[in-house]
Amino acid sequence: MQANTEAVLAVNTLHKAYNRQPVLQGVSVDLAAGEILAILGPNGAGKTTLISAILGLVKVDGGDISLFGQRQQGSKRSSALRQRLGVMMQIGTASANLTVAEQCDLFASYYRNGKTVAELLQIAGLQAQAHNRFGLLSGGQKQRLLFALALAGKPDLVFLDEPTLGMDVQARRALWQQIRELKQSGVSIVLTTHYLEEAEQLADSIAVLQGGQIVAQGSPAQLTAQISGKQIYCHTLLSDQQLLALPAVVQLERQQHRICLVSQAAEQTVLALLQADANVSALEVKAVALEQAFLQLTTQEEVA
Ligand SMILES: Nc1ncnc2c1ncn2[C@@H]1O[C@H](COP(=O)(O)OP(=O)(O)OP(=O)(O)O)[C@@H](O)[C@H]1O
Repeated sequence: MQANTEAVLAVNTLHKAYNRQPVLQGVSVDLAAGEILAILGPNGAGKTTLISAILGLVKVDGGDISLFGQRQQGSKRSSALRQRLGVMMQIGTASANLTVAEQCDLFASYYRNGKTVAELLQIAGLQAQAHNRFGLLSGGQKQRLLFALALAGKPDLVFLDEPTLGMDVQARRALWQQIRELKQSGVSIVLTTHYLEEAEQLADSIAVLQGGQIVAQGSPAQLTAQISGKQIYCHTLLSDQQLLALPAVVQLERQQHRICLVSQAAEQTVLALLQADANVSALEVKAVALEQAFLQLTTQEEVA
């Protein structure tokens, strides 16, 4: 099969303000066919507003949005385009009184050649709960049903807003597997998440949104590399003040009996550390994890 390199989504310098408060400030992101883009950011960063703007649910003040190579005019989305999109609703927007089967039936009825009720129940893994009301499902079961409903129209591009919110670790991993399988079937996916591990596990590309601006974008590996730091772990009797005074140290954390320093020049820091404390033990130097990279990126922006 030939690789498909068509950009299914291209967002260029998007601006949006609510009551003159800027919420999106020149946001540009894109997504190649068959890939997963994760939009990662803290509360209030503008993730939901960005997705809503792409879907035409909120009117933007400036910038361009193209879907499947077609530039979108204003907040109108054609019915042919909507047939190609799948959106995972938030739990609060689903009707609590409908049964699982009724929800599946409703969504299946929206599409000409969509999935059947039986297929949707199977994706959600809720065949045994088909006649239970949505409101009585567990949090994880609700999320699984909403994920299945997003696929009702056999979409080419799916938007998942916080898909594993409130799920326990096992349920989260199971849904990650389904998201991977969806990607393998050729579907392109945009997901928003607070969970760094989720973005790292699933995404081909991550856009870090902070205060309405993209502060970093790239593959998980590229993003980590943007932070040139290393983590230095050890046991030492040096004080916080002494450790923070070591060359190239930008961060200090105490973890029970050991400390973790983030350094922008690990060799220099380690040399000075060993000179200052000859009894340093359990010394370990590691590349900065994506979590540190994310924290550094978002904290730098807040300070700036
Ligand atoms: N309809 C609205 N009217 C006014 N302000 C809004 C509206 N919708 C969102 N905002 C504001 O825009 C900012 C971004 O909100 P948004 O929901 O896009 O962030 P988010 O990154 O999705 O946050 P979270 O992770 O908490 O869901 C917030 O300050 C929010 O209060």
